Order: sequence, then structure tokens, then C-alpha cells
Amino acid sequence: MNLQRLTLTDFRNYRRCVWEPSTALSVLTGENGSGKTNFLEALSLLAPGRGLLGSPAHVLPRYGATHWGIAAHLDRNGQQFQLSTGLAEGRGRRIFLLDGERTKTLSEIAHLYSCVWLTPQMERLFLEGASSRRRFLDRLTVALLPDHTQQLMAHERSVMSRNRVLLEQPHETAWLTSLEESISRHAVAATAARLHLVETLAETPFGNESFPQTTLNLHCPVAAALRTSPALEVEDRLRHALQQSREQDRSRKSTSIGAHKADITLQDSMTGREASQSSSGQKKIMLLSIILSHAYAISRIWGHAPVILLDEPLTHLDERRRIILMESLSALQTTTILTGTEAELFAPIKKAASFFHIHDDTLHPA
Ligand SMILES: Nc1ncnc2c1ncn2[C@@H]1O[C@H](COP(=O)(O)OP(=O)(O)OP(=O)(O)O)[C@@H](O)[C@H]1O
Repeated sequence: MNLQRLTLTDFRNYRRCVWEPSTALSVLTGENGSGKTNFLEALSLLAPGRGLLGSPAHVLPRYGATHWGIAAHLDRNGQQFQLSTGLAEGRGRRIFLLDGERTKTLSEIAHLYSCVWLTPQMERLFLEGASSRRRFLDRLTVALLPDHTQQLMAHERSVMSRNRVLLEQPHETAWLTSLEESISRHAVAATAARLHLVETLAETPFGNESFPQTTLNLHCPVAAALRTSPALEVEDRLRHALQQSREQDRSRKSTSIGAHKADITLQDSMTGREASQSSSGQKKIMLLSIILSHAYAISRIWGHAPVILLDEPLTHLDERRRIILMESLSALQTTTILTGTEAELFAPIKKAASFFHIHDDTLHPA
């Protein structure tokens, strides 16, 4: 996937920014707060699922603006198209346009465009509660199975309705039964999709051959597992479990079983230890391994490599691993953008990459 031009209008700190990368690999540098993360976020928002599972559309306009827009000219295996997204004036929801036409389904876009994204905030995944790990897992899943978003939204709506009915009309058993049927159907589908993702990632050799024609050997393989209850894999069992838990759920004012209770565990597969006990550098390597394995899985499934966005990928890595990572990335043919505050650290890819410095919401060739 090659990005040819990106235009941001009133997006975050960018009033109007047009960027045309000249090589597949680009390095964006800039001072703290210059807008490096915002720039990568814009490209991530072109992929379906990000808006639903990330920042809501109304927080994205530049302060003082009421709407925002992102437009990308892309080349996918020789096929050129324009993909845009944004919040139009007077509309509450963002829309997607493909070559200027409003898209009908998000899977239409998933066939054409995908990206993988690593941010420093993701390092908190190892320490935070299960809900942020679920969001992370779901975002990866949506890139492979776009319908996953609909399943999750339908599941959430049914869980909220069941909580309300349990509190306000607990004797409406027919209503509760139908909501529990809906929860079971969507929870089983969502669990199957998540398991599919975890299995797909497990098939790609984590931390080793994480991308075609590339060897990323950072010596810290990671194993991901979905911690889920067996009830979540069989509709009848889940329906029965929900029915049995009505009293208990009513007193705790929430539904205790469902797709919203699953968790993923991440382990260092060399030591067998939980990833949360690893060092900062080891955590970073595990995340990089997951993200690049995900990129590999996307390219196998959709037939095109995703855009790769790595925000501060060198932080916490020692010099040897920084060089291995940069050399691996410079072999990729797909648009890959790396950010950092110090351009000098990217010296090993001086020849392969184009360098830009962000200042005053503009990307200046460096
Ligand atoms: N909606 C918005 N309108 C205008 N500015 C915004 C908006 N949202 C965020 N910002 C500002 O954009 C600036 C740039 O943020 P960003 O996180 O992209 O910087 P960065 O270059 O990645 O910084 P760092 O190196 O510290 O990680 C921040 O100062 C933030 O306050």
C-alpha cells in the first residue's frame, strides 16, 4: 500500500496540511507537542473500526473548528483511489468517501485500506485493566474481520438493555429471554472472531519472521492467549448461564457474563512469564512483534500490506535492536512512517528513508 498524498483539514492541531511522501519509509521528527502522534492518528482513522473503538469524532476538530477532514490518495498494487473521512458540518457521525462516493459498508474499505499502529500509550496495556486490552484486541480483529464491529455494538446494546430491564422490569421474562438470546448470539460470534485473531497471530512466528522478505529478530517472542469462559463459545450454554445469573446480575446492576468480560494474556514465550513482569524494552519488543505479525496477517488475508505507523518505535530499545528494527523496516515496500524527537537515532536508515520535521503544523523536508 502506498500513500501518495495526505491532506488534513482542521484535524487536531493541523489547520491545512498537505503531504506527499517520496519514499515508502518516512521519518517524522518534531519537538514534543508538534503533532507527530496526531499525524499518525489521521492515517489510522482511514481504517474502519478506529473511530468506533478510538477517539469519538467530535473530539477531533481543531480547537474552535466544527468539522474536520482527512483525504488520502493511495496506490494498492497499482490500483489508485482516494479515501476520505471526516465530520461534515451539521452531521453528528463521521462518514467515509471512496473516490468521492459515500461508502455503504465499512468492509468495502477494509478490502482496500488497512493500517497497523503502535503508540507509546499501548505500553500501558500490560498494566491496565482488561478493558483496554479488549479494545486493543478488538481493533486488531476488526482489521481482519470488519463485521466484528457490528457484533460488538449489537452485543453492547443488548447488554445495556438487559441491565435496564433487570432493574426496572425484572418480571418481563420474555423480554429478558430475547435479550439474552441476542447477547449469546453476538458474544459467541465476537469470541470466535477474537479467537481467530489470536490463532492467526500465533501462526505467524512472533518476533522472528514477522513480515515477508524481512527478518525481525529482536529475541523476545511473545505469546498471546484469549482468556475466555467456555460458555462464551456455545450459544446455548451462554443463554442458560445468563438466565441463571438474573438475580445476581440484578443486585450488582450489571451483566456478569458476556463478550465484555474476556481478557487476553500476553506472555514472554522464552521465559513463560506474564508480559507485565517484563522490562520496558521487552514490552516494547513484544508490542512491535504483535503489530508486525498483525501486518503480516493482514497482507496474507487482503492481498495488500497495510500502512505501518510506528509512533516512537525506538524508545526503550538498545542500539543493537534499534538497528535490527530499522533495517527490517527499510526492506518493506509499503508506506511505513516512524516518529521520534531525535533525527540522529534514525541515522542507520538515512539512505532508505525520507526525513521530515514537523513545525507549525507543516511537514518540512529535513
Ligand atoms: N483538537 C485539537 N485541536 C488543536 N490542537 C490539538 C487538538 N487535539 C490535540 N491537540 C494538540 O496537538 C498537540 C500535538 O499533539 P501530539 O500528541 O500529536 O504531539 P507529539 O508531537 O506526538 O508530541 P510528543 O513528542 O510529546 O509525543 C498537543 O499540544 C495537543 O494539545
